[in-house]
Amino acid sequence: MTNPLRDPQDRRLPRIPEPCALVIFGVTGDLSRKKLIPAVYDLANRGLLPPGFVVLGFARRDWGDGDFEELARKSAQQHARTPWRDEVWSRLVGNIKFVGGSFDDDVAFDHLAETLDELRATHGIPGNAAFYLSIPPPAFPMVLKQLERTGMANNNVSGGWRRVVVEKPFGNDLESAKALNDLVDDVFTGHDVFRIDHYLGKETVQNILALRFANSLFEPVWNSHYVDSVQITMAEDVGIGSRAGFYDTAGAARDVLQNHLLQLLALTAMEEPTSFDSEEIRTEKLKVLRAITLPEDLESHAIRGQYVQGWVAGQRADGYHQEENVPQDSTTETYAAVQLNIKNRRWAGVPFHLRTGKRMPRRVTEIAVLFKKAPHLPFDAADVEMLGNNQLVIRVQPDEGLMLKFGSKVPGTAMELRDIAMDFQYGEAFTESSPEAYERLVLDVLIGDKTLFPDAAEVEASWRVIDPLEEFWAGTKPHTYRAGEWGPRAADEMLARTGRQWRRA
Ligand SMILES: NC(=O)C1=CN([C@@H]2O[C@H](COP(=O)(O)OP(=O)(O)OC[C@H]3O[C@@H](n4cnc5c(N)ncnc54)[C@H](OP(=O)(O)O)[C@@H]3O)[C@@H](O)[C@H]2O)C=CC1
Ligand SMILES: O=C1O[C@H](COP(=O)(O)O)[C@@H](O)[C@H](O)[C@H]1O
Repeated sequence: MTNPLRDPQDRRLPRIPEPCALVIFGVTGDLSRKKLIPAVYDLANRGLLPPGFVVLGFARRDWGDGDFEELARKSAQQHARTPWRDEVWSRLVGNIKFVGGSFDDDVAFDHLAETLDELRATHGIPGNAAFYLSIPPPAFPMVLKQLERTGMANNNVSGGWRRVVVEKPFGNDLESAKALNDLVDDVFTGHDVFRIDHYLGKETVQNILALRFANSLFEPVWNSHYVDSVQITMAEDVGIGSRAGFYDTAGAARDVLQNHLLQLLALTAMEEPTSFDSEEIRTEKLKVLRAITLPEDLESHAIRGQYVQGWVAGQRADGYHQEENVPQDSTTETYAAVQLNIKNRRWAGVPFHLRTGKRMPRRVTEIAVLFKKAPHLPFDAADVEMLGNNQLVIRVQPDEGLMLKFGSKVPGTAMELRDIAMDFQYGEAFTESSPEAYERLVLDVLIGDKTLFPDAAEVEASWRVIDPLEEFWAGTKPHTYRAGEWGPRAADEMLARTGRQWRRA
C-alpha cells in the first residue's frame, strides 16, 4: 500500500491515481459544495488527477450535466484553495456528469450503473470507481443496498477496483456502528471501505507523528513522569448553521468528540509504530482507544452545555433554541468537556481533558501538553509564583504551528522570572502550501492509501467511550453558557477541583 511517509523516495514523487471515476452521492449538499468539489478542482489544478478522470454527481434534481457543471464551477470558484485557472476548469468540465434520482429510486440507480459502464468505453476507465456517501447518515444503508443490488459495489463485475467512502458520524452508538460496519463490509470488501475523519487529513494532525517520532527531544518526557495533564480543545465560533436536522439528534459528543477529538488523543498518546505502514499506525491508535477509561464520578468529570444568546466577535448571536429548526425544549449539548484517563504504564495518572463547543469566542483547535513543575526551584517564592507549567502546544488550526512555553529570566539586574513562548508557524517555516484536508483524503481514496482513515475497530472503540457518557447525560439538562464564552462554569470547576485550569487557547 502506498504511504508517502514510509519511503523518502516515494514522498518526493507525486502520487497519481489510476484512471477512475468519483461518484458523489449528495452532490448538492453542504459538504460536497464546500469541500469535495473544491478538493477535486484543487487536485486537478495541482496535476494530481489521472487522464480520463470523471466526477459523477448523484442527487434528487431534474438536472442535466450543464446544471451540475454550473454548481461545480461555483463551488470551486468560491471554496477551492488553489487559484482559479480557466484551462484547468475546461479540462475538468468535460468530465463532469450528473445522474438525478432519489436513494429509493431503483431506475435511477440502474441508470447510474449504466452510465458508469458507458464511461469505461468513452473515457477508458478500467472499471475503477470510488463512491462517496456525502449524505445524511440514515440514508447510508439504503444507498449501500442499491450499490449491492446493481452490482456497482462488485469488483469482479466491474473489472476494476470499487471503493466506498463513508462520512461521519459512523453510527450514533456502538450498536448502530457495528450494524453499519457489518453492512458496509458485506457490500464492499473491508479493504475497500474508507471511513472519513477529516481531521486526520489536516497537515498539523499528521505532524503529530513526525513531531513525536522524528525527534529525540520530546519522546523522553512524553509520559506520566513529566506530563501533568493534556488538554485537547476544539472550539468553534460558529453555531450550527442550517444543520439542525442532523445536529439536534447528535450533539457535540457524537458530532466531534467521538471522532476528531478521540483521534487527536490517540495520535498524542499512542506508542511508536514499528513502521509507518497504515496497519501499524492503526494498531497503535487502537491500543490507546481501548485503554481509555472514564472517571467513576461522571457528575464532576463529564460536563455538557448549551449556548444561550450572547455576543461572538462583537456580533450578537442567537441562543441554540433560536436557531432554525431547533425544538424549543431541546436538551442537545453544543459543548462537552470530559476527563479521560488512559490505563497504561505511559499515561497512568495523567488526566486527558477534552473540550469542544460551538459559539465559543474564537475558532481554535489545539493539543496542549502541560508538564509537571520542576521538583525544586531555587528562586524566590514570588518569582516562582510567576511561572506556570511548561507547555508544548500543537496548534492544529488556525495559525498552524507549535508553541513551547517555558520560564525565563527577565533582562535586568534582578533574578526575575517570567513565562515566555517560542513559536513555530507553518506559514513562516515552509514555502509549500498545505492541501486542504479533504483534498488529501480524496486523493488517498483514489490511490487506495488507508493510512489516514480510521478502521472499524477504532470506530467501535471510540463509541465504547462515548456510549456511557450519553447514557449518563440522557434525560438531564445541559448547563448553559453565553455565546462568546468558553463554555459553562461547571467545566472550569471540573479542572479547578484539582488545582488546574483550562489553557487560554
Ligand atoms: N457539512 C459539513 O460540514 C459536514 C458534513 N459531514 C457529513 O457529510 C454528510 C453530508 O452532510 P451535508 O452535506 O452537510 O448534508 P446536506 O443535508 O447539506 O446534504 C445532503 C445531500 O444528500 C441529498 N439527499 C438527502 N436525502 C436524499 C434522498 N432521499 N435521495 C437523494 N438525495 C438525497 C441531498 O439532496 P437534496 O439537495 O435534494 O436534499 C443533499 O445533496 C453527512 O453524513 C454529514 O454528517 C461531516 C463533516 C462535516
Ligand atoms: O465534522 C465536523 O467538523 C466541523 C469542523 O471542521 P473544521 O475542519 O472546520 O474544524 C464541525 O463544524 C461540524 O459540526 C462537524 O460535523
